[in-house]
Amino acid sequence: MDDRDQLLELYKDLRVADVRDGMDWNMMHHYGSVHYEIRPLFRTRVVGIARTARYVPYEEAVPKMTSEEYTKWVKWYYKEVCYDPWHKSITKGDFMIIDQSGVDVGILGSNNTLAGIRDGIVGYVTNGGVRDTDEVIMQGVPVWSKFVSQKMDQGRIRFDSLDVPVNIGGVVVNTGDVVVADGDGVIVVPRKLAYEVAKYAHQELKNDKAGRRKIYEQLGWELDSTVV
Ligand SMILES: O=C([O-])CC(=O)C(=O)O
Ligand SMILES: [Mg+2]
Repeated sequence: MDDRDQLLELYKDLRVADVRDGMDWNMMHHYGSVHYEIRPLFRTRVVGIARTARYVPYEEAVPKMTSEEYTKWVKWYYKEVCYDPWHKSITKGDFMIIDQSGVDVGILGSNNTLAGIRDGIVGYVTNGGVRDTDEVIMQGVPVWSKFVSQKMDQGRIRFDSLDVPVNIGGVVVNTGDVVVADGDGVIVVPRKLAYEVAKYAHQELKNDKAGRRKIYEQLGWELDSTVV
C-alpha cells in the first residue's frame, strides 16, 4: 500500500528547519538542503511528494519563417518538443520538481502552474526560471525558483524525461521523495529515511515550541499555533 498520505500527514506541521534537524539526527548533515539560491516567489509552506521532470537545451536552430508560420510552429513546439507530460498523471499531493538544466526560460508561468494546482499539485520547484510572476503570486501558486525569466520555451528548451533522478541545487531528487519548502527554502528527504527523519524533526519542533512558548509568556504575548 502506498503510504504517501500517511507521510503527508506526518510532515504537515514540520518547518524546513525541523526537517533539516531531523536529517542531521540521521547523520545526513551533507544532504537534503537545496542550494539557498533557490527561493520562494512569496513566503508560504508546502509539503508534498516529489514528482520529477527533466528538460534540456534545444539543439536545433529556429528556422527562418514569417510570424504567421511562427504561430503554428510554436503550437507544434509545445505539443511535440517542450511538452509537460506530468500534467496527464498528477496525484493529489505531488510537488513538481523541475530540472531545466540552467536554460534561461520561464518554464513555469501563471497558466501551466495554475492548471497543475487545479489537478492536485501542491507546489513547484525549479532550478531555473518562472515568468508571469505577478500573476503567479496573485493566484497564490507556491513556486521556488532560481530566477525569474521572461522567455518562452520554444527554440530554447525541450522535454527530456519524467520520473528520473534530477539534480536540484545540489540534491538528487527522485519521484517519491518527501519535499518540504517554506521561507527558508527547500529540503528533500529520501523516501527511505522519511519516517526516521520525521521522528527527530518532531522532537526538535516540540523542543522549539516549548522554548518559544516560555518567552511568549514572559513577554505577556497571546499564544499562537507556532507555540502550542
Ligand atoms: O507557457 C509557458 O511555458 C509558461 C507560461 O508562460 C505559462 O504557463 O503561463
Ligand atoms: Mg504565461
